[in-house]
Amino acid sequence: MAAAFLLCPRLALPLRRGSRLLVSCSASSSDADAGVGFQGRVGFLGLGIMGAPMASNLIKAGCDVTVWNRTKSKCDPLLSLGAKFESSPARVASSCDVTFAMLADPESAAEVACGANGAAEGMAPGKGYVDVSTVDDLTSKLIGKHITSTGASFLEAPVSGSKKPAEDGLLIFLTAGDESLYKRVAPLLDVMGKSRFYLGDVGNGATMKLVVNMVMGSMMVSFAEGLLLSEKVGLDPNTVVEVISQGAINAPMFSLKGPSMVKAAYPTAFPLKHQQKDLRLALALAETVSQPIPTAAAANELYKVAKSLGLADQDFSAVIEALKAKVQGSQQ
Ligand SMILES: NC(=O)C1=CN([C@@H]2O[C@H](COP(=O)(O)OP(=O)(O)OC[C@H]3O[C@@H](n4cnc5c(N)ncnc54)[C@H](OP(=O)(O)O)[C@@H]3O)[C@@H](O)[C@H]2O)C=CC1
Ligand SMILES: O=CC(=O)O
Repeated sequence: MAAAFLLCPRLALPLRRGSRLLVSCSASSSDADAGVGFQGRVGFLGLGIMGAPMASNLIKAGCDVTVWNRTKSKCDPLLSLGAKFESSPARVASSCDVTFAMLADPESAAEVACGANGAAEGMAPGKGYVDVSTVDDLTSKLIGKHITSTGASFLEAPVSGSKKPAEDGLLIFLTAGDESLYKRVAPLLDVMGKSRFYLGDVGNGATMKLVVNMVMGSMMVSFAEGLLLSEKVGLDPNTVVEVISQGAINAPMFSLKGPSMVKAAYPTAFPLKHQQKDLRLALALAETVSQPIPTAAAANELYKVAKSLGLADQDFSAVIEALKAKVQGSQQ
């Protein structure tokens, strides 16, 4: 059957219907009543830098949201907005129709979904679990297996976009898994994001996210090298940021982070420890297909150095400090 191609007006992306790979996108989610298209109760597990604003946007859109977080105090701002609270992931899942999870890493995502009092214990036929954490494909498949063994549906939906896009409802969802759950939660994704991709089988969303973040992690290291080199040879790094912003290698990330990097300030939007986790997972992924990724491997080493310098919870742009430390080390 010939695939039908449509064009998303907002992103100018092809939409291919009638095949397993369906790439679709949504319009802006700024309407306050965008959540109305979803009937039912929504659970949200994990209220860190990303989870809190995502859940907050669902509440503001009029959704009936129940939250849980390991550190309970992080629930308080959401409860003030009208969220309900349950004392475990299992209780959230059993009281909600669809439950989202935004956890730190593969270990926490698996524990919250599959561990004692985990979400799987509260799942049942008719319910859905949407994991928006950045994990590897094997973890996602493991979580999917636990969830679907209860008769519930599973969708992985990691996001591209950081703290500000999460606050503004402008995330990019990279989804894969149960297509009917994808369609069911689309109105909710549209509250939290500006676009969504449906990529087929579980694992494809996770690997897409790792590929994107592998590129981002290497780009940041290259940018940091450029800023430090320019300073060393007597140029103003602020001018470098300006020059880059006007040319073909312009990226929002450089304009956003560059000025504070020049001032050695790293207000956390994307924690450095998570960027290093993503590079580690991308390296493991590349290993499975014997694909050399030497630039990403070198970048990963620098993020590891930055972690050893105590910068794990700073923004990932603090990787520049690892380069400064290397220079100082080589001068001694
Ligand atoms: N920040 C960003 O720019 C982006 C992040 N991501 C990804 O989203 C995910 C979340 O990121 P972010 O919000 O920044 O991270 P944070 O570190 O701010 O939040 C992590 C969340 O995971 C919870 N958590 C950690 N370990 C456990 C555990 N063992 N059991 C239960 N809960 C646990 C934390 O709970 P507690 O509060 O108790 O510590 C917190 O709710 C990560 O996978 C990250 O890679 C994706 C896109 C952008
Ligand atoms: O995962 C981080 C992001 O900015 O996207």
